[in-house]
Amino acid sequence: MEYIRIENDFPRITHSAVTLGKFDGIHRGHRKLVEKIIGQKEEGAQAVVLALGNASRTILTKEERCRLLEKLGVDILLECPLNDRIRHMKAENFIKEILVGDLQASYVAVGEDFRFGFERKGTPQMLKEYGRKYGFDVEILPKEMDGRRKISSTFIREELSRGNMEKFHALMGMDFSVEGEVEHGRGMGHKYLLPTTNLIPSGEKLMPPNGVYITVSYFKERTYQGITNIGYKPTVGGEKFLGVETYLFDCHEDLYGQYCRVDFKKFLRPEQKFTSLEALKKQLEKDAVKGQEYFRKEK
Ligand SMILES: Cc1cc2nc3c(=O)[nH]c(=O)nc-3n(C[C@H](O)[C@H](O)[C@H](O)COP(=O)(O)O)c2cc1C
Ligand SMILES: Nc1ncnc2c1ncn2[C@@H]1O[C@H](COP(=O)(O)OP(=O)(O)OP(=O)(O)O)[C@@H](O)[C@H]1O
Repeated sequence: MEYIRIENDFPRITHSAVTLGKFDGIHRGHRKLVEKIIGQKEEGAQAVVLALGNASRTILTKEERCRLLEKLGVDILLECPLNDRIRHMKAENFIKEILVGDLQASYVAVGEDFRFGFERKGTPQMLKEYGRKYGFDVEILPKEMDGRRKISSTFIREELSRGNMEKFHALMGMDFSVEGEVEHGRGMGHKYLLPTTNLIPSGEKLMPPNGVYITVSYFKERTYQGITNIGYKPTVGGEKFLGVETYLFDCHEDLYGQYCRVDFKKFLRPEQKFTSLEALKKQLEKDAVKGQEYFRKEK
């Protein structure tokens, strides 16, 4: 997949099938749209996701989003910041200059509530009208639902901020995860508590509340179940950077420097400041029992 960040002009693409929106995190609704543009590849079109947005923290990091869209079969991801030019561009001009002119779209898929252009005046119906005039097809998809609520990035952000990992999975079709290289902690866990792996999450990623979660960690060669603390370790004086620290069940390997992805399954409790290391240790043992029970029941 080609990844293009738009700074000024759009690239010229001959024959594209486009879907448009913020695409902050690729949820189940977004996947429907992506399937639609991929269906157009048979007609010779390049499947293009045009992601318009400025959010400083996102549900998926840029890299995660790229990887996922590539896996789904997208040909080109155009990442376009919502700069003055785009925000002030009239909807009609956006269609004429970008969709028809630059991207030469033969097909456009959007959700029913998609809005674009100056003062958000552009609608899916307007796309349809212009499609008839300029010769591109437009498909307007109803919103994918979760029970009675429409799936949206806003909904997912809310659930993430509550630590509802089960709902996150249901809406996204994948677990919330953090990835990176295993770093050295201060070595206290190993000596006085439990051995752990430390990751520093990307600053661009939206995180759930600080606290302890049941997780699965994927390394190149091995997968481990475990429990993870997201936080600053207040009991031992605190850290400057938010950390993701995992106690892996039944692991006796040295994993420093290895790449790892931690998938979050369930929230257990908030991070706390304990009065002693012994009190923290007792709590960790209880957390571990809960984690192990969770995986036993899952089998
Ligand atoms: C599952 C788990 C839960 C934890 N919960 C807390 C907590 O509630 N409060 C806290 O201050 N630290 C908590 N910690 C962090 C410990 O304080 C940390 O493991 C210990 O200080 C060792 O850190 P180090 O590896 O940087 O030496 C938790 C760690 C793990 C793995
Ligand atoms: N649940 C859904 N089902 C089908 N299409 C959707 C769904 N949610 C969004 N879309 C469409 O996907 C495209 C990208 O959506 P976008 O990321 O802009 O909005 P969103 O997911 O509703 O998030 P937000 O809550 O931030 O508005 C748009 O065309 C939008 O209409």
